[in-house]
Amino acid sequence: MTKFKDLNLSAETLRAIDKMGFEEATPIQADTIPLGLAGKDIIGQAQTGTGKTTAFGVPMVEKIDTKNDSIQGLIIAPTRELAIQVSEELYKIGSGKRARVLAVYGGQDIQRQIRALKQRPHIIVGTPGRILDHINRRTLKLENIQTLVLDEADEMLNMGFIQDIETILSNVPTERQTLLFSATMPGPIRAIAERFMKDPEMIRIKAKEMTVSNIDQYFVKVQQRDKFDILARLMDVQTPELAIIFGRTKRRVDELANALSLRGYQAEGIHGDLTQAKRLTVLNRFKSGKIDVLVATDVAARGLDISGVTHVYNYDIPQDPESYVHRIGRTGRAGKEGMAITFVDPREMSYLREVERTTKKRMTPMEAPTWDDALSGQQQAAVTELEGAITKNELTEYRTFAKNLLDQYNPEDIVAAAVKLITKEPDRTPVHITNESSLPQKRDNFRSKNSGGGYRKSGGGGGRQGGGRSYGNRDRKGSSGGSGGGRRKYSSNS
Ligand SMILES: Nc1ncnc2c1ncn2[C@@H]1O[C@H](COP(=O)(O)OP(=O)(O)OP(=O)(O)O)[C@@H](O)[C@H]1O
Ligand SMILES: [Mg+2]
Repeated sequence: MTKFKDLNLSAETLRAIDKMGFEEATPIQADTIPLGLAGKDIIGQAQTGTGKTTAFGVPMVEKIDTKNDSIQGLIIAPTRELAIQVSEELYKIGSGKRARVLAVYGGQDIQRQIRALKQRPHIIVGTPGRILDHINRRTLKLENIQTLVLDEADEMLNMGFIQDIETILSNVPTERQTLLFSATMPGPIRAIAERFMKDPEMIRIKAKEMTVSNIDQYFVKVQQRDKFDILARLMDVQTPELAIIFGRTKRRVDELANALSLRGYQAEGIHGDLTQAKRLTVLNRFKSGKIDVLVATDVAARGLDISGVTHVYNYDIPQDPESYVHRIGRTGRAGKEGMAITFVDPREMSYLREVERTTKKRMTPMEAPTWDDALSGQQQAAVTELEGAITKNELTEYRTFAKNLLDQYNPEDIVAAAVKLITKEPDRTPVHITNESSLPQKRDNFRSKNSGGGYRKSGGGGGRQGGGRSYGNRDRKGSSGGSGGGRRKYSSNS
């Protein structure tokens, strides 16, 4: 186990890391930081939620000369929310040294960004389009960049940002250090990386599977028309603390968020057609627990680090295995437990098998819960809530009522009535969800439709694991566990 204090960091940066609550470096951090400090170009691959941001953030911050007012570090990320999150993390790491960090992304007033750029930031974190925009307006000067990071590089390739990135790179000195990170590294990204990079070191945290072992992975075979009711029942059974539901299209996300709200869940949707302000509000409401279900397209699949996400539901199976890896990686972060449930239309089983081949991990089949299962889930949740109130013991004002009731009725009847009243019966309000056609049938098992050049891995397969159902009831909100404060210890999995 490597501690940060053994990594030859400056006292300022160590202090900042200490303030973040980190003591032990995660494996990707332990491997990346020394090589990064030595100035090497690095391709870093490690599972979701294992601290890649700090892995590239620390060497970048360490190299910043805060007496120099020019931009010395540039980080490119595929989505706006991720750019903001990464800038926040870099700000924390750089707080000891007082490094100035600025996020620039689309959808935010460009004049405001131009004013902020005049405040002489040392590090810029941005999305490709907006960075390019600033380059063209000559409001972003990159000639003193020493360290460049491409976070989620493979996604930027998928999204067709390659041309933008090449243009950005042509504005950055060739004498620079380049770091490239993701949980997935399909073949072509490596080929492209070689073009951008000098003799890169490949750091790959070895793991048996591509997904972290602390995420329990299930799939449910379900027909399109039954998906929504089954989703609602699953949530009633599992009572997730915070859940993300991924849908395939924007329409689907809107419809699901509406339908869930109709049924009484605190749910909102996020996708690329919303204004940036709306996207940020929804995300912040989710982070602060004002809503507990986030319905999203793949715009929220990459890199987002929201603590306390216990469940990820794939309402639609993703088209490619990489997307699956990142989606489910929104739970089970930094050693926490998580559960991922993927709906699969029987005609889409070949996609599921392809995901399994890529991740080298089998999903456990789960049976769709019935309405009665949902009811028992909610009853159990009511009991948990009751127990929470008993433990909390703020009951003084209620004791007289209790005594009076006990004088008149049988104790079992009283408690049963209480549980009944607290139980939120599964709702049957009719909702409308437009059927999406299932993914095209695959003839070729080795390549998915949008693989853009067939870089998907293939491998063993066959055979299904034993069935059985397993719903994993989780504690409800309110029993707030005492996890606050103190150091966070990273317990590595595998
Ligand atoms: N050394 C550490 N000790 C404890 N927690 C850590 C450590 N490093 C990072 N973390 C925490 O782990 C979580 C995940 O980190 P991060 O977002 O960097 O993961 P990632 O590897 O980039 O994941 P993804 O592939 O999804 O982008 C964050 O909440 C971060 O604060
Ligand atoms: Mg990340």
